[in-house]
Amino acid sequence: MEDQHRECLKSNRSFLCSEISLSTGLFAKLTESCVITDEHLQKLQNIKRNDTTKAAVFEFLSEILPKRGPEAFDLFLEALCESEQRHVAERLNKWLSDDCSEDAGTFERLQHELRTHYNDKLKFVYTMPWLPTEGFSLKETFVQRRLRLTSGDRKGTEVKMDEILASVGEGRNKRILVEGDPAQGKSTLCQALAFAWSQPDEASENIKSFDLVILLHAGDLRGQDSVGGAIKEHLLPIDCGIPLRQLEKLLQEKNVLLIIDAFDEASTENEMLHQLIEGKRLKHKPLLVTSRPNFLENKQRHFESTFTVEGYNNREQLKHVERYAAHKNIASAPFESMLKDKSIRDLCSNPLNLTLLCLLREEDTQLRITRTALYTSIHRIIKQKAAKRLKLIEAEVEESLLRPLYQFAFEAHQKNETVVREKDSKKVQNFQRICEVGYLTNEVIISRLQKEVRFQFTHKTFVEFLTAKHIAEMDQEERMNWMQHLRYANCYIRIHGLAIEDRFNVEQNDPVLGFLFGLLEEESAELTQMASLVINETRFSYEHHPLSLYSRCDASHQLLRFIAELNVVPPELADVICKRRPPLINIHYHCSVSCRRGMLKLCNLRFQPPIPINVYLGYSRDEEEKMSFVQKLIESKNIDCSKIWINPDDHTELWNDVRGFRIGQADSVQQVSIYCMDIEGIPCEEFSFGNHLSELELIYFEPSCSFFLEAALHKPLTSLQLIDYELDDRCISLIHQLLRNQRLQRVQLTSSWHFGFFLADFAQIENLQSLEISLNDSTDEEMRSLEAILKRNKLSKLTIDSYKYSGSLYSVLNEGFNSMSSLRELHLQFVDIIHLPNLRHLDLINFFLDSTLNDDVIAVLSDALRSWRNLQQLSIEFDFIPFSSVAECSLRKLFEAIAGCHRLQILHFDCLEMADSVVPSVCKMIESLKQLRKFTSKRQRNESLTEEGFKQLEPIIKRNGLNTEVR
Ligand SMILES: Nc1ncnc2c1ncn2[C@@H]1O[C@H](COP(=O)(O)OP(=O)(O)OP(=O)(O)O)[C@@H](O)[C@H]1O
Repeated sequence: MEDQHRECLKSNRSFLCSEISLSTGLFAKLTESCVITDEHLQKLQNIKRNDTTKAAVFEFLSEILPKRGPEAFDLFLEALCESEQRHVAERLNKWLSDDCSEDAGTFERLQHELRTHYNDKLKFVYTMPWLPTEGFSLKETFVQRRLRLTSGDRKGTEVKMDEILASVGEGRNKRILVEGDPAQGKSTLCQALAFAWSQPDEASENIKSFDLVILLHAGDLRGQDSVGGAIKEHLLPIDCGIPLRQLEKLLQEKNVLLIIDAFDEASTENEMLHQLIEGKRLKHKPLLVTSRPNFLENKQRHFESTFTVEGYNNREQLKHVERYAAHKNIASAPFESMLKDKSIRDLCSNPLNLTLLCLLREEDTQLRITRTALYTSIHRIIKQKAAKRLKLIEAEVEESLLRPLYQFAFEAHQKNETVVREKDSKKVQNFQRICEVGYLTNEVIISRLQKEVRFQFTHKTFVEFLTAKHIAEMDQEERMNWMQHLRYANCYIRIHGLAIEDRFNVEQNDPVLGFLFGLLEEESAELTQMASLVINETRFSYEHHPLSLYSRCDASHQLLRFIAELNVVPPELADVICKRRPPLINIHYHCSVSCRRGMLKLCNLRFQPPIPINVYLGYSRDEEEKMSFVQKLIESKNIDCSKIWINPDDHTELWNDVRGFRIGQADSVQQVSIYCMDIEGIPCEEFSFGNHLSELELIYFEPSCSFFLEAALHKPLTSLQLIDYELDDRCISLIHQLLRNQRLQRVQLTSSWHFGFFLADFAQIENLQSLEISLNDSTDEEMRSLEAILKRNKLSKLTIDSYKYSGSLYSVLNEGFNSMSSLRELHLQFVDIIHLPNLRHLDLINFFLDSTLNDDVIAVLSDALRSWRNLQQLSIEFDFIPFSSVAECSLRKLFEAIAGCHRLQILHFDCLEMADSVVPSVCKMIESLKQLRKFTSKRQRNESLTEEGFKQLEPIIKRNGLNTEVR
């Protein structure tokens, strides 16, 4: 039966039910012309008998007649006429002729109805399905999208949204497919097109050239007999009075663009959709279909052009947050700085995620929100959207679709992949539905031989989050077993010429473990057990190096990053952290935002006494964040913000830092290191520090920075350090004045110059415990001062930085070593230690040597090492002299001597000659150093180390808990 006849019966149904008489005459005519069968007759008579005539007529009109073929309607009219019911037939004929008559105003009315519908319904974007009141104005927040052509000659070309319509209608270019990952903005793009068409402005966009734009969801076509029917049902008011037949006629006659969104959501049981795509309906009308990737499979060939929606680039991300902020009438700076946060960068290329990040950032001005909370919010939204589109309740989505997905993610993560392979997908029955949730997209790989389908996770970070969900659901034993098998030490192995390479940074485990901590926040016992494992494995509680310009964020910070994922550190875990507190924590500019957040969490734990913290945020880009972070550290009673490094670009920044951090004030940080390189000229205001300044370190000091020395003149300094500096007479005089201060315990004056003339001042400082000085051409007078200092036996640290050791300097040092039982740290630069055999009388904890490598040096060094039973840190930098080499037996002796330093924790070599023949001794050495936690060998010299030789060493330097760097 034709649509118009069906419509006619429907529109006149109440009239027909009350007017038609089911007379014998009518039944006779209908059976004679085969409009009804004997069974139909039986059925209708039964209804008439048991119910009413009206009920029987209703059954006939709705259930029987429409299904009786194309002729049935006309035969029915004839039967009516011949059974004395002509008036009924005439009424139906009149309705049909009225309906078909040209109505000059219908097109305008239809256009008006569609435009007002789009204007009303599409002006807002509703991102959160559960918040129908929270809409974003499309006009104000929409960001122009870029699409990439993926078919035809111009494949790869990038076009703007409106440009995809430019050539529509020309030639065969009628069917357009736009694919895009979940939540990449396909629906919003369709919305923007239809909305743009509905607006009265004069814009010359391509979309405006269409007489009619029809935007339907693919699901709107289900169960429809015609596109007109879907339009009537979904886009027009019930009483608009536009007859279906006229609507269909207009669709044929006018310049119409049909947009069908979300093929992927409603492609099954949708004959109409397939007919449209295949050109069986509205063949000559442009059709734009959107879908998630690879759902169209063999339908793809019907499209003349195909595009993908590109993820946001940096410029678009910025535009998105700017528009968001302007729409909400708030400052955009916090959103812009959010874009720089490494931990969420992955999410920002997707508009849904970026919108959610903005929403969360808006609520969380203190950046307290954890990554876990962020991903949990996004996960919740994806789950709700899935429940809606799959018509399930959320618990069902979790149980039947998400749990298997967590398992897939875990398995993919174990293989360091982000895909699920077809054969794995077959392990579950409902895999296609799992895909529909929105975390996986189909990826068809066409090889020459066969088609292979893989399913790609939309983001690597989602694989990590879903993996953590899987692990969170494991039982405790299984989870701990999984954790125990992870690596907790950094490893960097790369030797020139050898095909051996390993780069592992504990941060690689951070994403999954971080999420796991966040997800198990409520499970205090589990959390504490996991944290204890991390504390052990990463040596969180060990003594850390004092902070220097070259320090890096190392494995021991991992716990900080994990507790950053907790909203509150549960008391049980807090107890463990307090008991196993490290003696010192360094925060430097390599530290991630998570390290810093974790540090702020530590500030709330009760450490008695407070843990000292050194902070070096020299190159951090976000000044505001840096300031507020350090201020929070300063305010905390549980930590002691001891020393801060600042790296000001100019005087304004210098002032901001000194004032902002209240440097030198009683209740603030009292030790400061200033990197002076960029500070030029003298400040316009008088410069000052707080009255409690206790340590001043100036790096790259120049005479123009003498105002720092002046500002420190009457402060209670216990430490004064000038590193890599130049001095004029005025500076020298200021330093002399500063050295009169009897509180000084530590002095460092190191640069390439000779500064022996200060030795007389040092000799006057009663409590001097640490002396670090550059000495090149020393006078006898100066040597006498040095001798006095050494023999006083107060020094615990000594650094001699010299490129020209005189005989007298060697003899003063060698003599001095006899009586320096307090010395624990010794740094000797460019020295020839064969002149210092008394080294062995010392009792060192930390020894740094920069020396030319030869057999005699190794003999003296080995001798000394054998007597240093308390040594914890050893750094040996051998000066590289081309073509020189040492006897292997000497090297073996050295390794044996080191092997005896059982307390050694840190071992560093530079330019070590390690040939295959000494590898067994190196292995033995490392094996015997049970407390070793860091092994470095840089600028590996010997070319005769082979892959075979290195293979022996590999398992030993990769042992659990040993941070290794060999290059
Ligand atoms: N161009 C845009 N400008 C600003 N925000 C956008 C844009 N596109 C999308 N968004 C944001 O992203 C959200 C998700 O977009 P949308 O629903 O259009 O994605 P989709 O590709 O249709 O997703 P799915 O495949 O899951 O159906 C929107 O609700 C909106 O908040």
